Amino acid sequence: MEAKSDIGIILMNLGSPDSTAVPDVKRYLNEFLMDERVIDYPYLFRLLLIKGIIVPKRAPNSAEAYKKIWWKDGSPLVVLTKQLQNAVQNDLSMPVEIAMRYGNPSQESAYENLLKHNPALKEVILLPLYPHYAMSSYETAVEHAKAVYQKKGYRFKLTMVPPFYSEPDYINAMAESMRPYLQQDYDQLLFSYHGLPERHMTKADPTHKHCLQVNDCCHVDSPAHATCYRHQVFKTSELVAEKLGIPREKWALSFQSRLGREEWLKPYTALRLEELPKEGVKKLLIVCPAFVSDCLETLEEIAMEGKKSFLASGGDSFTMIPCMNIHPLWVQAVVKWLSALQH
Ligand SMILES: C=CC1=C(C)c2cc3[nH]c(cc4nc(cc5[nH]c(cc1n2)c(C)c5CCC(=O)O)C(CCC(=O)O)=C4C)c(C)c3C=C
Ligand SMILES: [Fe+2]
Ligand SMILES: [Fe+2]
Repeated sequence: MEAKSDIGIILMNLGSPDSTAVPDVKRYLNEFLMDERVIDYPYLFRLLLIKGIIVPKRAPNSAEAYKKIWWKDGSPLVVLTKQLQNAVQNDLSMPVEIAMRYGNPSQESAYENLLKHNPALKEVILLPLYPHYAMSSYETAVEHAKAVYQKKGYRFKLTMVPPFYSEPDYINAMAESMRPYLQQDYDQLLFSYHGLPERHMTKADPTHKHCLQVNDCCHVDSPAHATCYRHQVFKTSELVAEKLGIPREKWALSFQSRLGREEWLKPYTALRLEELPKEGVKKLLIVCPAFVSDCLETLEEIAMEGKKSFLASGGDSFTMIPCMNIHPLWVQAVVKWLSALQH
């Protein structure tokens, strides 16, 4: 690594509690769910709902779920993001730090570490590790990074990498990381994406007249697609399936991790896992392309709970395809994008 690069990199992910202890999980959930881009209710109502009802009820259950997947070095999401940092750093002459939107390591610490490396830093490139745009993922990550940047009055330039849901290098890395699993006999490949309240889709539509208002909106061209999560996840699935030569009738798409009583994007993964065996899908492959690193939502919700539910509903085999994590083609893709931005 060069002694003093003018440019520094921050890989940004969602974050996890510091430990599986209930007070740590509570702290994390409070920070996460009090984010107005995640639960977008008026402040006082949100405060009462989150701190008074949701977090006290959810934290002990979440802590149990985290205990089932926790590694000796910590949360899989944070450990895997650090592994990605190291792998990218090996091939890049610019210093690479990581930051979590909630919890640790914080955005502040990432900026400060880059400045320690070079106090005359000219630019920071931030790569939010979310392939798709959502107010509750990509948007809150970049807005938080900007808010900390402004509060600290930093002089360096801050550049954001846009969502990469259809970038050929991401599609290729996804497809190649999945390919070995497709050698086995299967009835269906299910792309399961993190869900969103439907309301978030209409809210993110800058035209105010496209998302969920036009028939088959996600397949009708519109400037709204730049911020339309559902359009973007359809696109990722279509491109990956095409690259792998999977016929349309052999793959499907659903949305997981619903929280609360509102209508979220459908179909719901949890429901589909119960219905699929009854529809003749006995051998299932499942992949979660909204996450580049394995986390609670893949390791516990899908690989443990989802599997249990599918098999109990009459399924014969359930294979979870891991996230890209530090797949060489994914590392190569990140290095390529960041190197290109250097010039
Ligand atoms: C209204 C609630 C939530 C929205 C909207 C939401 C969107 C969203 N989340 C991710 C990525 C991840 N979410 C993770 C965990 C998680 N998500 C929510 C709620 C919403 N997410 C909660 C309460 C939790 C915590 C765990 C729990 O109690 O169930 C994770 C995993 C974190 C980990 O530590 O492993 C990720 C990753 C995206 C990409 C997204 C919008 C598209
Ligand atoms: Fe989430
Ligand atoms: Fe749409």
